Amino acid sequence: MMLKLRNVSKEISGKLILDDVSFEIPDSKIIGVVGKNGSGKTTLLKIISSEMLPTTGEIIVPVDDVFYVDPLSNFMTNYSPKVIADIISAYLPKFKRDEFYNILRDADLPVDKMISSFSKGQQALLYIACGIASGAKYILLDEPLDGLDVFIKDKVKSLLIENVGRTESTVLIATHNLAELDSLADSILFIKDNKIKIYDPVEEEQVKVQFVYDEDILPSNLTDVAKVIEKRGRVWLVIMPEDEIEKIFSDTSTYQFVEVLQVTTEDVFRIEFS
Ligand SMILES: Nc1ncnc2c1ncn2[C@@H]1O[C@H](COP(=O)(O)OP(=O)(O)OP(=O)(O)O)[C@@H](O)[C@H]1O
Repeated sequence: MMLKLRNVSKEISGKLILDDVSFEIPDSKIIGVVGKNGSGKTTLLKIISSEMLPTTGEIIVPVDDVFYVDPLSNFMTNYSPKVIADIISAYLPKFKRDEFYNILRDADLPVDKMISSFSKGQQALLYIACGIASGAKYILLDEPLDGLDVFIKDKVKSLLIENVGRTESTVLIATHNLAELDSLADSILFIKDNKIKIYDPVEEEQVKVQFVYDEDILPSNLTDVAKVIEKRGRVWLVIMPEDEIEKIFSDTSTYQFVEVLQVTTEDVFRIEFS
């Protein structure tokens, strides 16, 4: 069963956050949820997890198979990991205690100390461990990689990827940490102007091209297909379809130093929001 939102709108205190949004999330994927501050990322996760009701529209998701914990709530700090494991098991019976304790042991986190005594990074790791071990089909994480050092981040990323491969769970990660999504997410869900757009880097077949061009305005054969993301002096960076490169850049008297690079989530964000 696929996670579906049909014509979902959400107003909070008279303010429209999501406007008639419909989309489907394929199973067994890691999806980045990105957007500017206040665009509605957390609201979307809360609606999917049924913590919040939509104003109108329908969400098709097995409610008892969703992991979502608001990381800003005190829930995560007022108990020890052991108690947290008991609480999560009570509403998600598939919670995998062994896996949970293994992740904590690997990171030298005590299971019986108050979580409020953990550092910010240790709390972030605990939050992800809860999600990974939840056994839920849908794991919704809000800024999960915030505050983790590079080693823990790598470890957590591989745990998430491995977990999705093994259990066919689907992970939604709301984040501002766009660079992290490049090595993690299969697709990116952008929230912009109360609407949602899904970007799949593989399907788009777009690339980033860096070249040197002496004039201030690009020729129209290039601007017809390319979006400029940066111009530093004579060095331009554009995003364009891969299959147009040969035709346009074969003219080496016009452009110099043509280099083809991978499109990053940050590039797409810049284009979408600039
Ligand atoms: N309980 C609430 N009462 C009033 N307004 C709210 C409430 N919760 C959210 N909002 C408003 O809804 C909008 C979306 O908030 P949300 O937290 O979903 O955004 P976000 O994209 O997660 O933001 P950020 O990136 O800053 O975390 C914001 O304008 C916020 O002020």
